[in-house]
Amino acid sequence: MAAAVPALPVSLSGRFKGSFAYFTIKDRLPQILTRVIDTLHRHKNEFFEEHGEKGVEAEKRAISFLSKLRNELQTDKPVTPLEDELPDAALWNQYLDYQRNLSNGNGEPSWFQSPWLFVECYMYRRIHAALAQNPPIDNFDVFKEGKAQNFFESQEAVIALCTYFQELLKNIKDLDEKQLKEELFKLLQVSLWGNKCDLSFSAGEDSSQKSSPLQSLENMVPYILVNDMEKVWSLLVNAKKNRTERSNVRVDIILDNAGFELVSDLVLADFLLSSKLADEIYFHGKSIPWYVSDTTKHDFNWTVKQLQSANHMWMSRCGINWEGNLKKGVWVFCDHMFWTLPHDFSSMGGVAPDLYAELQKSNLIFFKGDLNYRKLTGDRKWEYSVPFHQALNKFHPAPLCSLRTLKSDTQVGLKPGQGEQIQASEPEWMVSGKYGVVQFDAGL
Ligand SMILES: O=P(O)(O)OC[C@H]1O[C@](O)(CO)[C@@H](O)[C@@H]1O
Ligand SMILES: [Mn+2]
Repeated sequence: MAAAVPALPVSLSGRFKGSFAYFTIKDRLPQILTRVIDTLHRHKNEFFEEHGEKGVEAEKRAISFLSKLRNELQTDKPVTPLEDELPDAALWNQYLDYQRNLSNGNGEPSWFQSPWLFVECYMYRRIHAALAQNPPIDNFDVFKEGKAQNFFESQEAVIALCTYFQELLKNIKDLDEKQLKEELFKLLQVSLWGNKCDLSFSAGEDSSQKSSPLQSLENMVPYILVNDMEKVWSLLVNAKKNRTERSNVRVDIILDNAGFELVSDLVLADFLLSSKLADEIYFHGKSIPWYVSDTTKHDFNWTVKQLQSANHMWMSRCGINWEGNLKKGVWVFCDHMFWTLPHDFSSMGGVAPDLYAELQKSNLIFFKGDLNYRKLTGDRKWEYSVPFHQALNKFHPAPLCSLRTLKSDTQVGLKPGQGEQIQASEPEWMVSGKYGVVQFDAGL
């Protein structure tokens, strides 16, 4: 007889009073909406100058749509179907129907009763609709300023990282395997801790990288709760050894935040190419503004341009090389609608088979950040010691590795007792961003 498939644990949700999801929906999401409304107010003159009265009218409509949204959220109203005609609207509305069926007559899906992942994604999709439905301000990214500010405030850290990296490139050809491995580990950790710098977590407050990103790495090792860097190294070294002329080694990076985190990911990607551990890198970003600081195509190109034109030799050297990689096609930026749907990744094969097939071509996929981790593991109340492979719930396009600092209360793959032990002395350990994981799954 086949072994019974264990039922999935419940989804995190605002219905659990006092949970992190509850506080996020109650406090942080309305704060984010208020900031978005303020941002639109502040740009009123600009809209007028660019588009005349039409711009101001569009701004007013967007603000009233957003105020209504904030009210629906705060009073736990049912989640309503999307009424716009954007390309993903039908998929969203199907997903809402699916949530209705799940709630099994226990009332309509609503902000505090439904899964947190669903309603939080839904809020960002409605913010997008507020702008997209209101030309001529339909291309305005309400989060752009914050992302740019985060980048500029991290300037010193960016300089330190670019300088370190350009020095490393000078003699990268002479490094033996042991040294290459050490450098990979450093840059993996910089990219991991770069994930502290997101803006939705701090509801848009400053969260830039102020100090040198390389200095304190060693002191932070004890905070890496699952550390699979050796496995990442073995995979890459073996892929390189087995590589033939026709089989390129391909690494994919599912990006998270713009600003310092993106720069740390680009440096990691450059290292993988320059060390010949990989031949091509595919970056995956968001096709609409998302979770305040996530990277869109515009942010990606803007960042490369900023580095290129920086008034610092090593920064601009990085930018010039990266532009070259994009032109040569050894770096590819992609976006896909799936990344901004509410589905967790176990449904990718069904909902976005084209994306799943694309990821299957990869030798190794990095998933950056907390939201990607939530989507990898379905955003559920897992026991801490459940194996990562099990929580992935059949999502195995290729070997994958999550680089994530803990900013939401879900975690798997810990040693028995490990989570409970930290919990006893640090009740905030799962949401403070102080801990991280480099968590690998080999796939099949
Ligand atoms: O940018 P990241 O690392 O995905 O984090 C996004 C943040 O937004 C949240 O969804 C909070 O609302 C958390 O999961 C996390 O703190
Ligand atoms: Mn993010």
